[in-house]
Amino acid sequence: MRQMIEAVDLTKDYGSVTAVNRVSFSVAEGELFGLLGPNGSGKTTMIRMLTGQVRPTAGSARVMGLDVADDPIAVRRLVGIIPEQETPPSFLTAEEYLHFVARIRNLDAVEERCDHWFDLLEFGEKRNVLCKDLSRGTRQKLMFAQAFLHRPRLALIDEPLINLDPIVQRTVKDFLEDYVQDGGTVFLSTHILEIAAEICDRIGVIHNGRLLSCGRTEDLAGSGRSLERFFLDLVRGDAGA
Ligand SMILES: Nc1ncnc2c1ncn2[C@@H]1O[C@H](COP(=O)(O)OP(=O)(O)OP(=O)(O)O)[C@@H](O)[C@H]1O
Repeated sequence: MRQMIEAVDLTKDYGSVTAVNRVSFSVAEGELFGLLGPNGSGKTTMIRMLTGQVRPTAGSARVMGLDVADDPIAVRRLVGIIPEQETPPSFLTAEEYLHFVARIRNLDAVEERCDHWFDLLEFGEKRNVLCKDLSRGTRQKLMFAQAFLHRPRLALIDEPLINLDPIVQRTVKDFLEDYVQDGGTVFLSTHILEIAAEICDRIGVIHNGRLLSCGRTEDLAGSGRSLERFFLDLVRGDAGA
Protein backbone atom coordinates (compact mmCIF):
# COMPACT_ATOMS: atom_id res chain seq x y z
CA MET A 1 0.00 0.00 0.00
CA ARG A 2 1.31 3.44 -0.90
CA GLN A 3 2.30 5.63 2.04
CA MET A 4 1.06 9.20 1.55
CA ILE A 5 2.77 10.55 4.67
CA GLU A 6 5.86 9.16 6.34
CA ALA A 7 7.25 11.07 9.32
CA VAL A 8 10.44 9.93 11.02
CA ASP A 9 11.53 11.48 14.32
CA LEU A 10 9.90 14.73 13.27
CA THR A 11 10.83 17.50 15.71
CA LYS A 12 10.17 21.22 15.99
CA ASP A 13 11.68 23.49 18.62
CA TYR A 14 10.55 27.07 19.08
CA GLY A 15 13.38 28.38 21.22
CA SER A 16 13.19 26.41 24.44
CA VAL A 17 9.73 24.97 23.61
CA THR A 18 9.70 21.61 21.87
CA ALA A 19 6.35 21.75 20.08
CA VAL A 20 6.80 18.37 18.36
CA ASN A 21 9.20 15.85 19.81
CA ARG A 22 10.58 12.97 17.68
CA VAL A 23 7.26 11.89 16.20
CA SER A 24 7.18 8.99 13.74
CA PHE A 25 4.10 7.67 11.95
CA SER A 26 2.77 7.00 8.49
CA VAL A 27 -0.55 7.40 6.72
CA ALA A 28 -1.49 5.06 3.88
CA GLU A 29 -3.44 5.98 0.77
CA GLY A 30 -7.19 5.88 1.41
CA GLU A 31 -6.94 6.43 5.15
CA LEU A 32 -8.70 9.05 7.22
CA PHE A 33 -6.11 9.72 9.91
CA GLY A 34 -6.82 11.92 12.92
CA LEU A 35 -4.18 13.55 15.11
CA LEU A 36 -5.91 13.97 18.44
CA GLY A 37 -4.50 16.09 21.24
CA PRO A 38 -5.33 18.75 23.82
CA ASN A 39 -4.68 22.46 23.24
CA GLY A 40 -1.02 23.24 22.72
CA SER A 41 -0.02 19.62 22.16
CA GLY A 42 1.65 20.22 18.77
CA LYS A 43 -1.10 19.47 16.21
CA THR A 44 -0.87 22.71 14.24
CA THR A 45 2.92 22.59 14.26
CA MET A 46 2.74 19.06 12.89
CA ILE A 47 0.42 20.10 10.03
CA ARG A 48 2.63 23.11 9.27
CA MET A 49 5.67 20.86 9.01
CA LEU A 50 3.85 18.34 6.80
CA THR A 51 2.75 21.13 4.46
CA GLY A 52 6.16 22.78 4.29
CA GLN A 53 5.08 25.92 6.11
CA VAL A 54 7.47 25.30 9.00
CA ARG A 55 10.87 23.68 8.65
CA PRO A 56 11.49 20.78 11.04
CA THR A 57 14.32 21.24 13.53
CA ALA A 58 15.17 17.57 13.20
CA GLY A 59 13.81 14.41 11.63
CA SER A 60 12.13 14.21 8.25
CA ALA A 61 8.78 13.85 6.54
CA ARG A 62 7.88 12.57 3.10
CA VAL A 63 4.51 13.64 1.74
CA MET A 64 3.36 11.88 -1.43
CA GLY A 65 6.94 10.74 -1.87
CA LEU A 66 8.45 14.22 -1.58
CA ASP A 67 10.69 15.39 1.22
CA VAL A 68 8.87 18.43 2.65
CA ALA A 69 12.04 20.19 3.75
CA ASP A 70 13.62 19.84 0.29
CA ASP A 71 10.52 20.46 -1.78
CA PRO A 72 7.89 22.44 0.19
CA ILE A 73 6.47 24.21 -2.87
CA ALA A 74 5.93 20.97 -4.76
CA VAL A 75 4.19 19.51 -1.71
CA ARG A 76 1.86 22.50 -1.41
CA ARG A 77 1.08 22.29 -5.11
CA LEU A 78 -0.06 18.68 -4.74
CA VAL A 79 -1.98 18.61 -1.50
CA GLY A 80 -5.11 20.37 -0.26
CA ILE A 81 -4.64 22.41 2.91
CA ILE A 82 -7.12 23.93 5.33
CA PRO A 83 -5.13 25.84 7.95
CA GLU A 84 -6.52 26.46 11.41
CA GLN A 85 -8.91 29.40 11.64
CA GLU A 86 -7.85 30.79 8.29
CA THR A 87 -10.36 33.06 6.63
CA PRO A 88 -10.64 33.85 2.93
CA PRO A 89 -9.83 37.43 1.81
CA SER A 90 -12.53 39.80 3.06
CA PHE A 91 -12.58 41.89 -0.15
CA LEU A 92 -13.46 39.03 -2.53
CA THR A 93 -16.78 37.27 -3.00
CA ALA A 94 -16.91 33.53 -2.43
CA GLU A 95 -16.85 32.90 -6.16
CA GLU A 96 -14.04 35.40 -6.80
CA TYR A 97 -11.96 33.68 -4.14
CA LEU A 98 -12.38 30.29 -5.82
CA HIS A 99 -11.47 31.83 -9.20
CA PHE A 100 -8.41 33.37 -7.56
CA VAL A 101 -7.34 29.98 -6.21
CA ALA A 102 -8.03 28.36 -9.59
CA ARG A 103 -5.82 30.96 -11.28
CA ILE A 104 -2.96 30.37 -8.85
CA ARG A 105 -3.27 26.63 -9.36
CA ASN A 106 -3.58 27.08 -13.12
CA LEU A 107 -6.80 25.04 -13.31
CA ASP A 108 -9.11 24.54 -16.27
CA ALA A 109 -12.92 24.25 -16.24
CA VAL A 110 -13.13 26.76 -13.41
CA GLU A 111 -16.90 27.37 -13.64
CA GLU A 112 -17.63 23.63 -13.47
CA ARG A 113 -15.31 23.16 -10.52
CA CYS A 114 -16.88 26.07 -8.61
CA ASP A 115 -20.43 24.91 -9.38
CA HIS A 116 -19.54 21.43 -8.16
CA TRP A 117 -18.46 22.78 -4.77
CA PHE A 118 -21.31 25.26 -4.42
CA ASP A 119 -23.72 22.38 -5.06
CA LEU A 120 -21.97 19.74 -2.97
CA LEU A 121 -21.62 21.92 0.13
CA GLU A 122 -24.90 23.72 -0.55
CA PHE A 123 -23.81 27.34 -0.50
CA GLY A 124 -24.39 28.43 -4.11
CA GLU A 125 -26.72 31.22 -2.97
CA LYS A 126 -23.71 32.82 -1.26
CA ARG A 127 -21.43 32.84 -4.30
CA ASN A 128 -21.72 36.62 -4.79
CA VAL A 129 -21.42 37.54 -1.12
CA LEU A 130 -18.20 39.16 0.11
CA CYS A 131 -16.20 36.73 2.26
CA LYS A 132 -16.25 39.21 5.15
CA ASP A 133 -20.05 38.93 5.22
CA LEU A 134 -20.19 35.13 5.19
CA SER A 135 -21.05 33.20 8.34
CA ARG A 136 -18.26 31.20 9.93
CA GLY A 137 -19.77 27.93 8.68
CA THR A 138 -20.03 29.19 5.11
CA ARG A 139 -16.45 30.47 5.26
CA GLN A 140 -15.34 27.01 6.34
CA LYS A 141 -17.27 25.48 3.41
CA LEU A 142 -15.39 27.89 1.17
CA MET A 143 -12.10 26.80 2.72
CA PHE A 144 -13.02 23.19 1.94
CA ALA A 145 -13.85 24.17 -1.64
CA GLN A 146 -10.50 25.96 -2.14
CA ALA A 147 -8.57 23.04 -0.64
CA PHE A 148 -10.24 20.46 -2.89
CA LEU A 149 -10.65 22.58 -6.05
CA HIS A 150 -7.64 20.95 -7.74
CA ARG A 151 -8.83 17.45 -6.73
CA PRO A 152 -5.87 16.62 -4.51
CA ARG A 153 -5.21 13.02 -3.51
CA LEU A 154 -4.20 14.11 -0.01
CA ALA A 155 -5.78 16.76 2.21
CA LEU A 156 -4.37 18.12 5.48
CA ILE A 157 -6.97 19.83 7.60
CA ASP A 158 -6.44 21.60 10.92
CA GLU A 159 -9.55 21.37 13.12
CA PRO A 160 -12.06 20.85 10.29
CA LEU A 161 -15.26 21.07 12.28
CA ILE A 162 -14.56 23.59 15.00
CA ASN A 163 -17.37 26.14 15.42
CA LEU A 164 -19.59 24.53 12.79
CA ASP A 165 -23.23 23.81 13.46
CA PRO A 166 -24.41 20.19 13.35
CA ILE A 167 -25.82 20.56 9.84
CA VAL A 168 -22.57 21.85 8.35
CA GLN A 169 -20.63 19.29 10.39
CA ARG A 170 -22.71 16.50 8.87
CA THR A 171 -22.13 17.82 5.35
CA VAL A 172 -18.39 18.04 5.92
CA LYS A 173 -18.15 14.63 7.59
CA ASP A 174 -20.11 13.00 4.76
CA PHE A 175 -17.88 14.71 2.24
CA LEU A 176 -14.69 13.51 3.95
CA GLU A 177 -15.98 9.95 4.19
CA ASP A 178 -16.94 9.95 0.48
CA TYR A 179 -13.59 11.44 -0.46
CA VAL A 180 -11.74 8.67 1.33
CA GLN A 181 -14.08 6.01 -0.13
CA ASP A 182 -13.07 7.30 -3.55
CA GLY A 183 -9.38 6.79 -2.75
CA GLY A 184 -8.48 10.17 -1.23
CA THR A 185 -6.41 10.43 1.94
CA VAL A 186 -7.05 12.79 4.85
CA PHE A 187 -4.81 13.89 7.69
CA LEU A 188 -6.79 15.98 10.14
CA SER A 189 -6.10 17.38 13.56
CA THR A 190 -8.70 17.79 16.25
CA HIS A 191 -9.18 18.00 19.96
CA ILE A 192 -12.80 16.88 19.60
CA LEU A 193 -12.97 13.22 20.57
CA GLU A 194 -16.35 12.54 18.99
CA ILE A 195 -15.12 13.62 15.57
CA ALA A 196 -12.10 11.39 15.77
CA ALA A 197 -14.17 8.45 16.99
CA GLU A 198 -16.82 8.90 14.34
CA ILE A 199 -14.88 9.43 11.15
CA CYS A 200 -11.21 8.50 11.60
CA ASP A 201 -9.90 5.07 10.57
CA ARG A 202 -6.78 5.58 12.63
CA ILE A 203 -5.92 7.97 15.43
CA GLY A 204 -2.64 9.26 16.78
CA VAL A 205 -2.73 10.83 20.25
CA ILE A 206 -0.26 13.67 20.78
CA HIS A 207 0.54 15.36 24.09
CA ASN A 208 3.36 17.78 24.89
CA GLY A 209 4.68 17.19 21.39
CA ARG A 210 5.04 13.43 21.80
CA LEU A 211 2.97 10.78 20.07
CA LEU A 212 1.63 8.71 22.94
CA SER A 213 -0.38 6.23 20.93
CA CYS A 214 -1.27 5.42 17.35
CA GLY A 215 -3.65 2.78 16.09
CA ARG A 216 -6.94 1.84 14.50
CA THR A 217 -9.84 3.72 16.07
CA GLU A 218 -11.71 0.57 17.08
CA ASP A 219 -8.60 -0.96 18.66
CA LEU A 220 -7.46 2.10 20.61
CA ALA A 221 -10.01 2.11 23.35
CA GLY A 222 -10.23 -1.69 23.51
CA SER A 223 -12.18 -3.84 25.96
CA GLY A 224 -15.25 -1.62 26.02
CA ARG A 225 -13.44 1.54 27.12
CA SER A 226 -14.69 4.67 25.40
CA LEU A 227 -12.28 6.75 23.37
CA GLU A 228 -12.82 9.52 25.90
CA ARG A 229 -11.74 7.29 28.80
CA PHE A 230 -8.77 6.04 26.80
CA PHE A 231 -7.72 9.58 25.86
CA LEU A 232 -8.08 11.00 29.37
CA ASP A 233 -6.19 8.12 30.96
CA LEU A 234 -3.41 8.44 28.42
CA VAL A 235 -2.99 12.21 28.67
CA ARG A 236 -3.40 12.43 32.44
CA GLY A 237 -1.05 9.49 32.91
CA ASP A 238 1.50 11.25 30.73
CA ALA A 239 1.12 14.54 32.63
CA GLY A 240 1.80 12.73 35.86
CA ALA A 241 4.78 10.86 34.49
N1 LIG B 1 5.42 30.30 16.30
C1 LIG B 1 5.58 29.83 17.53
N2 LIG B 1 6.52 30.35 18.36
C2 LIG B 1 6.71 29.87 19.60
N3 LIG B 1 6.00 28.84 20.13
C3 LIG B 1 5.05 28.29 19.37
C4 LIG B 1 4.80 28.74 18.03
N4 LIG B 1 3.78 27.97 17.51
C5 LIG B 1 3.45 27.11 18.47
N5 LIG B 1 4.19 27.28 19.58
C6 LIG B 1 4.12 26.50 20.82
O1 LIG B 1 4.24 25.15 20.46
C7 LIG B 1 3.36 24.33 21.25
C8 LIG B 1 2.43 23.56 20.32
O2 LIG B 1 1.55 24.49 19.69
P1 LIG B 1 0.53 24.07 18.53
O3 LIG B 1 -0.13 25.31 18.04
O4 LIG B 1 1.26 23.24 17.55
O5 LIG B 1 -0.48 23.14 19.34
P2 LIG B 1 -1.98 22.67 18.98
O6 LIG B 1 -2.07 21.25 19.45
O7 LIG B 1 -2.28 22.94 17.57
O8 LIG B 1 -2.86 23.60 19.91
P3 LIG B 1 -4.42 24.09 19.77
O9 LIG B 1 -5.27 22.85 19.85
O10 LIG B 1 -4.56 24.97 20.96
O11 LIG B 1 -4.52 24.81 18.45
C9 LIG B 1 2.65 25.27 22.21
O12 LIG B 1 3.37 25.28 23.42
C10 LIG B 1 2.76 26.62 21.52
O13 LIG B 1 2.74 27.66 22.45
